[in-house]
Amino acid sequence: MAVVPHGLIILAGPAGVGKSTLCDRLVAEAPQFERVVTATTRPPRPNEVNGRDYHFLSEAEFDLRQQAGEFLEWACVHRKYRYGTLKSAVLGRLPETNLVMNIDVQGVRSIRAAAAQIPLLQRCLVTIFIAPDSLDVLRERLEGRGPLPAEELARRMQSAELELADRFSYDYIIHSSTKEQDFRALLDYWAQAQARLGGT
Ligand SMILES: Nc1ncnc2c1ncn2[C@@H]1O[C@H](COP(=O)(O)OP(=O)(O)OP(=O)(O)O)[C@@H](O)[C@H]1O
Repeated sequence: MAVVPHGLIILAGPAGVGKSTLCDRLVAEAPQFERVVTATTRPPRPNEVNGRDYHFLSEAEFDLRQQAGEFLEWACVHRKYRYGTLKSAVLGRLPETNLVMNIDVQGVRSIRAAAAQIPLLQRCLVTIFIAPDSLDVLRERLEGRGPLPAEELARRMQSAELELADRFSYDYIIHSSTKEQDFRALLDYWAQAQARLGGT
């Protein structure tokens, strides 16, 4: 029987659209999926475990690994902490398991650029954009998670419009509906992607 190579699903889309919800459910219900463990200079919270929740790096370690070209992508969030995806966190796990991660559209662009130089990554990459039905629906989901300062909400909504413009560069688009339908769409797209990964 032919062995289908593992895949890396990248879920992207505007803040609040439902990326984490889908990612969490995929990892919980599809045992052959692991979440990519990303790196951060943010200090661990009391319940967080190094290597499970994040690879917690000091500023100096992050610098060194950045200079050594060990990141697929990285970004500084709110000019405070750096977050990034180490090549080893993806390429080291792909021989064992399928991977899923959620990331912003800028991160996807960086990963695509890195994948152009890394044939294994290029072969296994499956990009899925989650698009809200409308900007009003997105606003409702953002507000539904808890109070958000008006300025922050406006900033996220403005970014969302720019991010949505990227959606046609993705392998698949999930037009977000109910949580259940979004998850079904994700599984359908994964089945299609697997056929492609397996070369059938
Ligand atoms: N299909 C859906 N229908 C209705 N509500 C949803 C749906 N998917 C997710 N939600 C809700 O919308 C809110 C935002 O979802 P989630 O945190 O998964 O978004 P996200 O894209 O990961 O956001 P961020 O980029 O900020 O991390 C949550 O309250 C979640 O329960």
